[in-house]
Amino acid sequence: MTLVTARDIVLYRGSHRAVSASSFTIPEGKITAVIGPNGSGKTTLLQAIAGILAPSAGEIQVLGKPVKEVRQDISFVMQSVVFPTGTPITVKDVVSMGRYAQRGWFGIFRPTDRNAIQYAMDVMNITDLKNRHLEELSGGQRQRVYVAQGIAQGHEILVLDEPMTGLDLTSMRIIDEVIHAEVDDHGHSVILTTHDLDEAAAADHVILMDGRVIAAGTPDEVLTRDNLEAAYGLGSLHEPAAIDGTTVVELPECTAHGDALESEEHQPGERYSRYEAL
Ligand SMILES: Nc1ncnc2c1ncn2[C@@H]1O[C@H](COP(=O)(O)OP(=O)(O)OP(=O)(O)O)[C@@H](O)[C@H]1O
Repeated sequence: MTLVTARDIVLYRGSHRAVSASSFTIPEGKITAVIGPNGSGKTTLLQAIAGILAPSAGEIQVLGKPVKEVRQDISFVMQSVVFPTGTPITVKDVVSMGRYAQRGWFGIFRPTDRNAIQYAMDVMNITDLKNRHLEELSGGQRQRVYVAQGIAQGHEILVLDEPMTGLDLTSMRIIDEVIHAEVDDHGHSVILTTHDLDEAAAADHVILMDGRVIAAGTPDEVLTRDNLEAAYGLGSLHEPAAIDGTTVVELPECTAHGDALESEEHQPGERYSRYEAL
């Protein structure tokens, strides 16, 4: 089934038109990556999909209903969540907030709520940090806490704004595994923004933006040279070649999780990317 259907939506941030008329669909039960240069409208589009920002023209539906009717069923993890300095809030408090929508701020947590909070902390590998104050965490640890809050909500639609940006390999791997578990084990849908074209190539569905949706479809359909040059500008792509001393090779066949399969033709130190120098 189709998860999101957008018809000619126009999105404003204040008086600034951030997304010009765009139409696209997003499939249910898949990972969708939204990519595009800085300021191309990715966060704005996510906000519209999550029902936080209403289009000034056009229509957006989620599971066949106007988005405002289903926004309580969508977990939205923002790029950065700002708590005032000195707020005495622990990791567990932040993850627990993911259940407030179900229970209310002063509601009593039931075992299902406690299980969801514990599950989210376990999969994001932050249980050891649960009594630490948010201010005492590194940026990457904090990002894992915010994703955990989204997971704790337990909704079938998880919308993540740049969940991988600025993370080390371990944190990236943890989030990547959780995203795939959401889809493969729980049948949920994940929509995320990224600047990593390899991550987009490993998704099921891709939306490419540059002030509007330029292309939407499978990675093969969207991540073409023409589309990428249209979004990122002519000359931003290099031929696969030695750029900085390492050999760049064609993206090899990937596993379902986007891991490059072993190949005898590839030497240690080669980078597996088609998308250099973006
Ligand atoms: N609150 C705001 N008021 C006015 N304009 C805004 C506001 N927030 C964002 N914009 C503008 O809207 C456009 C789209 O911003 P958006 O944050 O959606 O881009 P993005 O693709 O997510 O960027 P990035 O990759 O840098 O996170 C940009 O030109 C930005 O300057």
